[in-house]
Amino acid sequence: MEGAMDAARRFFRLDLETKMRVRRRKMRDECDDRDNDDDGGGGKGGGGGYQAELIELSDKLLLALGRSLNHDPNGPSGGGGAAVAEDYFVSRSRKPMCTLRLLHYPPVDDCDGGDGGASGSLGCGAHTDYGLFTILQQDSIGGLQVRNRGGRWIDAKPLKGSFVINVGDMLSRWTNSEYASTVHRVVSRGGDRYSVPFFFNPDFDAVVKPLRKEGLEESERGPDDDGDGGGQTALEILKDRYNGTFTKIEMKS
Ligand SMILES: O=C(O)CCC(=O)C(=O)O
Ligand SMILES: [Fe+2]
Repeated sequence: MEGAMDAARRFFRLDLETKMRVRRRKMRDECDDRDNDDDGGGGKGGGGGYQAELIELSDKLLLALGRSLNHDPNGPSGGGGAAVAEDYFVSRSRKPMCTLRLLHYPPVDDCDGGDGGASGSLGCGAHTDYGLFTILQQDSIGGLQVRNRGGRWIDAKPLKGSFVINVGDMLSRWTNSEYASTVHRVVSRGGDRYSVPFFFNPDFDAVVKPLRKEGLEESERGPDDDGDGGGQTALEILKDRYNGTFTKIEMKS
């Protein structure tokens, strides 16, 4: 964990020209670091090795997700439909699309817009992430807040050696909101802040459609046969979201 954060600090100290030379991966590129122990492009311990560990952790989360939806959906806590196979998400995330991002929030002089940090001092506005889930490492500065169901902003205080896991819109859509997207933001606390989010998405051709609603027998389907002839693939969903974001930015400028 420390290695990735150090890599972020080192990267942002580089001059602009060097930073601009770093190419972004294409959206459809798969994370191929499952067995990769080298340090990738991010410096010692900062890139590939860290990402390989995050993919391992993601596999555990995917299994836990499948297990959590494996109970009878027609029971007291279910929403109808069929139980989800334990390996439902694992089997659709064998060549996942993921992005490891290094973020730097420079200090903001005016830390408080007079409203306790609700405006004028945001490091990152309120949003939900697009993908399945995000594994986020933050430094000790703080400022990350999560909105609870009552609409209150709760500080996600940095805890050494821990991650924050945010549910993304794709997981929310896939689970028919049993897992609701995490609305979050970053309020500037006035100092340099670094964070390392890892955005995890399933295979590009995984079909994403609300589960446990249609009464489809999960056990009767193979991993690539969602049996509905519809739904959107993970790649299509991500492309739509990215296109929507860039259209909005163009219209504003
Ligand atoms: O920097 C953080 O703690 C959060 C970053 C974030 O929410 C994002 O990049 O989507
Ligand atoms: Fe986010």
